[in-house]
Order: sequence, then C-alpha cells, then structure tokens
Amino acid sequence: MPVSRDDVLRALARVGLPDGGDLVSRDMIRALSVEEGAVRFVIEAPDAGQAARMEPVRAAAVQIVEEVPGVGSVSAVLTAHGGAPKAPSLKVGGHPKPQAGPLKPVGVDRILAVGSGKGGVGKSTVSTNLAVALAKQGRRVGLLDADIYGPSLPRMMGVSGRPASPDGKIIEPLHAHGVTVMSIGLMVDPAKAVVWRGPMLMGALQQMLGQVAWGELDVLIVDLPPGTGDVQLTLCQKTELTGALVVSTPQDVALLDARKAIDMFATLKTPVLGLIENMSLYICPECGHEAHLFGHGGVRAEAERLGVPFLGELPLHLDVRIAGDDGVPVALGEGPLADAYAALARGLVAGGMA
Ligand SMILES: Nc1ncnc2c1ncn2[C@@H]1O[C@H](COP(=O)(O)OP(=O)(O)OP(=O)(O)O)[C@@H](O)[C@H]1O
Repeated sequence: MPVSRDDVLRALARVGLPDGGDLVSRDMIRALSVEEGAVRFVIEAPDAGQAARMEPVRAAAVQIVEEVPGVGSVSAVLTAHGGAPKAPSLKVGGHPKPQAGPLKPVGVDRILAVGSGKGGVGKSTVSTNLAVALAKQGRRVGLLDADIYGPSLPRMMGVSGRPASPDGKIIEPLHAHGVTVMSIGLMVDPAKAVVWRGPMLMGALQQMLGQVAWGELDVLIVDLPPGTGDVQLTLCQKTELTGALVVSTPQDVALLDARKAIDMFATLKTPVLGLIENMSLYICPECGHEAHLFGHGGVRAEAERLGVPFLGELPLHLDVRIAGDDGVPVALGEGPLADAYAALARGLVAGGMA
C-alpha cells in the first residue's frame, strides 16, 4: 500500500510540542505533499522566536515520518510568520534593502510565474521544458526556482554547485540547455534545515531577482512553490510580473486547487495568462496506445468557464519523468513530446508573452 497523507498526519500527530498539544492538533503542518514515498511538509510556528526553538521538534517529526511504512524520504522545513528579519542564510551580498516599488531585473523584458494549486501536477516539469522549448526557438530565457520547500529545478535542468559571486554582491547564475538558471535551492546548504521567516523569504527572493546577473532576457520564468502561500503573495506583490501560467491535471481535485490559485492571482491583480493541462493524454511507451488516465478536457472547460485562455495539453509519458530525473528535459529532443512543448512555446511567443 502506498503511503498516504493521512498516514503521515497520523504520525505527525504523535509529535508533541514543549508547550502542549502536537503538530497536527496545533495546526502547524503546511504544504504536505506525498509523492511516491517522498514526503515533504512545512512546520509553521506562530512566530520567529518559537520557530528558532523548534528544531528538535522538526528533527523528531522527520524521524517519526521516516518510520511510516512506505516512506522513502522526508523533507521538513521550519517557517514562521513575523518576527524581526534576521541575517539571511544566503550569504552572498547580505540582505538587500526592501524595495519600495515592484522589482524587475534590468534587461529582463517579461517575468512569467508558473503556479499550481497543488503539488505534483508537473509545474516544475512544465517550467523547465517550456524554458528549453523557448530557448530552442531563439528566445533568451531565464528560469528561477522559487520553490523553497522542494527545489527540483536544478535536478531537472542538470545543474548543481553553488553559484559564484566573485565580488560578493552579484550572483552569477548557472547555464544549461541554452537557459540561464538560478534556484534558491542552490544557495542554501542542503544538509541544514532553513528557518524561513517572512522577511527572510522576501530578502531571498529579492536577491534572486535583483542580485543575480540575469543579463538580457526576453522572458524570465519563475517556478513557484505549489499552493497559495507566502512566496506567491510576495512575488506577486513585489515583482513586476507580466502574468501567471497555471498548471493543472485534468482531475477534478486538481482543478479545484487550480481555481484557488487563479482566485489568488486575481486578488493580487496578477493577470492569469492561461491554463495548461499536464498529464493530459497517456501514451504507452511500449505500444503507443493513447488513453486519458485522468480524464480529458477538464482544464480547457475550466478555462472557458473562467474566461481564461487555454494554452495547451501536455501528454503523460514515462520519458518526461526520466528526462526530468536525468536533467535533460524532453523538450530538448525531437518527437511528439518535444512537439507539444514547442507548440506551447510558439503560442506564448505569438501571444507576446515570451
Ligand atoms: N507529463 C508528464 N509525464 C510523466 N511524468 C510527469 C509529467 N509531468 C510531471 N511528471 C513527473 O511527475 C513528478 C512531479 O512533477 P513536478 O515535480 O514537475 O511537479 P510539481 O507540480 O512541480 O511538484 P511540486 O510542486 O511538488 O514541486 C515528477 O517526477 C515528474 O517527472
């Protein structure tokens, strides 16, 4: 039996807090995702002071979840709202002063945020492949991984190592497959749990946008964390976003969450430039047989209902995952899978979005 969210929550309910109650009854678990045995969640403390004292609780939570049958890996991040801004864990250049107006790196024409209501719908897969497809079409593309809770973009783009900063101020991004790449995950020590406080998070994002030498770009694609939390809010409020692309699978439950993401962007006055259906059509790698495993047409119908452009369908195929795991996005190659991303990229260019 694969491990479920409920299994994980039951385990977390056994993690007591020094001042009474447990992680679940005190409603401290956020962004819980369980994918093929990989469990990720955020522990949100009420304030920065408590978060600083909660590292033993985080360690206990990781240990207890690791013991749940079927769990392969556990990643838990401590976070808190409010509190005084502390020295950032991103050592390069210190904390930039908060900017008054919306931020847009000099030389970057457009910033597109890629969001989703829930995790695991393929947001990072779409971001990386779209970036590569646009680069193949001659666009100058940057890719920023703002997913602090589970940065997967470096792996999917095949980049690793800490970006250099020869002068201690400007961070040099990495380059892969014709795309300029930067990830918050590359700047923090993977062995250390990061306590992201609201102001720190803002500082880190500002650093990613303002201190990275992005160069001249037609479009910067920002891969958001799933859901509708702090990072999304911050980014939409503080950045001069051209707009947002929302990725969903055709399932009703994913669509419900996509609707929440669309509502959030609307509230923040970030234009939703379109919906993308991922894992739309399953193509059997053995025989080429096509099937709609998660239903079909749900995202297009939802887009029509909401009056938002529908940007395209992307097939579900084993090669997409393998290519992502290998750091060589499938859009780099030839064939129907690469063609689907090429069509999506062409549509964005034609619409003046990239
Ligand atoms: N079209 C597809 N066909 C096959 N596998 C896919 C497809 N899209 C995504 N995947 C796989 O599904 C998993 C989740 O995808 P991905 O990490 O892109 O999702 P995500 O929405 O960014 O998740 P999270 O928000 O949790 O970071 C990955 O293993 C990825 O390779």
